[in-house]
Amino acid sequence: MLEVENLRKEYGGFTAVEGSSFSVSDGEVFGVIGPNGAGKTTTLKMLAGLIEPTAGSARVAGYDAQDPEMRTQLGFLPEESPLYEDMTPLSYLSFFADLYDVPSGVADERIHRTLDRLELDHRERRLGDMSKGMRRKVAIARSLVNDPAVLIYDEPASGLDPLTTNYIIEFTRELSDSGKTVVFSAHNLFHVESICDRIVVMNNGRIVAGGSVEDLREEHGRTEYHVSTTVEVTDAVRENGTYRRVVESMDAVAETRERAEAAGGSVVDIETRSPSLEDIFLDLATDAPDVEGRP
Ligand SMILES: Nc1ncnc2c1ncn2[C@@H]1O[C@H](COP(=O)(O)OP(=O)(O)OP(=O)(O)O)[C@@H](O)[C@H]1O
Repeated sequence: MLEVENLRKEYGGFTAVEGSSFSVSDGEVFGVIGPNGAGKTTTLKMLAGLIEPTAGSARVAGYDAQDPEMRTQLGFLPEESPLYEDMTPLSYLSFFADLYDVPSGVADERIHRTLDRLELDHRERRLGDMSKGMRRKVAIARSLVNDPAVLIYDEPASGLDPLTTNYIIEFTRELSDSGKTVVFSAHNLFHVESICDRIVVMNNGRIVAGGSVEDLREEHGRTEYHVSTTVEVTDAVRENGTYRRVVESMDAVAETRERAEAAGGSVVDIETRSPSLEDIFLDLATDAPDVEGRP
């Protein structure tokens, strides 16, 4: 559904994105994560055809991202979505449906159905008088007026309260369950981990890792074993009447057991701790090499 090959974007002498390649299959939820300035928004805007790549290509739903026809297949949610303050959700969404040539009967039904799903009740209220969460829901509804196959959402839930955030993240997952392909960026890695099928991690303009969260765990994460013993062993710290040693392999677990038994004690507990996406992200975000042309 999306094919990105060797995408690059330069601003003057500054390289914002370098050598990005990935593909997204039909119906996937695909996350783009990375620290501030990593190149996420630049990548999403190139996918949405809003900025032209300096090199490389992006194809969306069979079209080149720069082809105006591609827009019929796309719903884009920018990081900041200023709305026309004096319009109401209904007039605003009808206006956009009209721009996409959606017949008015179809548009009315679609808009109400989407606002029902988003639980947005105040449909005749001035947008300028609505809360941030309500306005974000209207922006999301706007991305759906043309019933697109692909949704590209830049930080869909940033700056919203936890309840609205959860709602929007769940809604994003539901969109994929109803057959849409979703690419989105987010800083909240818990959300990314909970709804994404696959992700790419960007840093300094480059993709530094990619795959499912499980793949990343296997490739980049270190599983830790917390071994508790009844007697003191090397590298252990005392904790609640036992001693705890943290190791990274089963061999080291076995060795800890031998040491404890040699000292007349035993192992009372072994706890396995898998790294969270956040742990992996922190490792990757600090290890990446700089791209030429970056300060
Ligand atoms: N129009 C522009 N002109 C010059 N530099 C730009 C422009 N747009 C983005 N950049 C730079 O490109 C880099 C990548 O920016 P981008 O907005 O893609 O990052 P991001 O990963 O989305 O960051 P954030 O998480 O803060 O939104 C940044 O250093 C940014 O300052």
